[in-house]
Amino acid sequence: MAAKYTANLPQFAYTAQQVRDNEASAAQLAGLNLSQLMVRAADALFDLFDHELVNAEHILILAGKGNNAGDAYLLAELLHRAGRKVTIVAVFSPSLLAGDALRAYQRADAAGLNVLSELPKQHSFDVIVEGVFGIGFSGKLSGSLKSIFAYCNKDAALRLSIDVPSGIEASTGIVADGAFLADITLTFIALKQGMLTGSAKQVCGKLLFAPLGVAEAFSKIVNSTVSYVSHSAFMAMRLRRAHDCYKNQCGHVLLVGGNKGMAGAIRLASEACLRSGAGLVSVLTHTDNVAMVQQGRYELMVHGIETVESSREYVGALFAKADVLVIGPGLGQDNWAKALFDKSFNFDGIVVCDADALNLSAVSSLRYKQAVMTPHMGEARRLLTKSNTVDMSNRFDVAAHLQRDYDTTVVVKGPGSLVCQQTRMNINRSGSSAMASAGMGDVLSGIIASLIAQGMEKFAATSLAVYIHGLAAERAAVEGEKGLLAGDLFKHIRDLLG
Ligand SMILES: NC(=O)C1=CN([C@@H]2O[C@H](COP(=O)(O)OP(=O)(O)OC[C@H]3O[C@@H](n4cnc5c(N)ncnc54)[C@H](O)[C@@H]3O)[C@@H](O)[C@H]2O)[C@@H](O)CC1
Ligand SMILES: [K+]
Repeated sequence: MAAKYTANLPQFAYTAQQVRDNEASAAQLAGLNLSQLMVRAADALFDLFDHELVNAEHILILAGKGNNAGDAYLLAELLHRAGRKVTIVAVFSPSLLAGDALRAYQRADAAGLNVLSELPKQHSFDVIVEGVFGIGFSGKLSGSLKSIFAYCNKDAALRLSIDVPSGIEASTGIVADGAFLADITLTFIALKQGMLTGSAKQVCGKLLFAPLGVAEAFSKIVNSTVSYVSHSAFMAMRLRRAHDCYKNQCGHVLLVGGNKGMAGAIRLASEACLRSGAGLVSVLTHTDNVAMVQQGRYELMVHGIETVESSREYVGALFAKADVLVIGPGLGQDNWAKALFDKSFNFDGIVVCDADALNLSAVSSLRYKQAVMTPHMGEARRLLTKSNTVDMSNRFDVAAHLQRDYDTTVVVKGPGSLVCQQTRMNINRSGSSAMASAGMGDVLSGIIASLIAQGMEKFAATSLAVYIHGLAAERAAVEGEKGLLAGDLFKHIRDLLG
């Protein structure tokens, strides 16, 4: 029989509020009620034990005081009835339980399970299941919970979280100090956006999904603003190239940057651009860097200028030939940089604004007609000087504020990944905000420009770029490439693009 959960995650994600507000209607639409959903949640968890945790002999279950605890008590009963050795600890008094969660506790009690009020002194567990908080959590963890979780986080047992690891705010991805660090999280009904990005992503461990028979109904009645680019969606969006196409049909990107002594970033961005398929890649850099940028990458067309003033027509001609402009990698902020930055507002097409061009944007009143901004959190903070109410630990908020303040598409770089928050499909002065993966920002700006130049759906270009970059970075990290260099990313990007 097919498992009741899957590692194939859905393409959309939601806030905890959306889940709370709509799960009853979705259940009704699917001919179910909330009590049945809790039973199904426990069944899916039990199924995970049946399929992947067959050898777990002694299982510790932690239960809280809300419906997440209800799932935990029902699972405890199922495991106990199946003959597994279960120790269950109520980290909040069962007298706080109500409704379905209370009934679940009563069932566990009636099945003969002895519910403890603290961790047993002598024990060794194969699996620790945490059903303390789910989508209802916000704020901080108490000292006693922190010490329970610290104990679990050090234990050699496999850690499984029910729906959301305790300590993660499911909508924002803010992780409370002392959170339970899951190896596996089985989440129900809908992906919660906060679990997909920032440090929350790592806290969740391997994310599995159980639709409980209502996911489809839920996605029909609730609109998502956050898309999750799964592998199959990525493959479907991939550009198919005609065998007889030639370079002029595959987009022309011009990358501007690389001030005196700063050849590296512009070279990385340019190479990423070539490697992700742009037909023609030109570089406009400082005269001193031409040889360095060109070296070993003869596909690049590298142009050097001493000053913008002395090369206005030359720069204008380069701009006229390109479909997409990248500005910022290694640009600096001196007069050479500022003149090029000012000039970039004359570009008639989409501008990918990165690195020092973002820092210059933060102090400029000029706005691009069509742009993708790719700040990391430090750059985002500088860009948001006027919106001092933004909570910088909430990456979704940061992206949404930047998008509004600069009226442009925003890709916030940083840990976690693969999420794209899109408000409208049109990149032009509205666009999307996305969360990208760790490091190598110059590589990301090159990929984004390349995909846009190749004429993919504009919103897809952003999420695809984030996906490729994020997955490549993750793969490289998983494969132990801790000191991640661009070369490692390039290898993975080639794999992913096929
Ligand atoms: N509603 C339903 O029908 C279903 C709910 N399900 C489960 O129910 C969960 C949601 O249940 P609840 O809405 O009861 O929420 P939770 O079980 O996440 O717990 C919420 C409780 O924790 C408290 N709390 C929040 N932050 C706290 C903090 N920092 N310190 C101390 N206490 C804190 C709240 O005041 C509330 O009492 C889901 O995550 C899922 O696991 C599933 O059974 C599927 C069906
Ligand atoms: K949990």
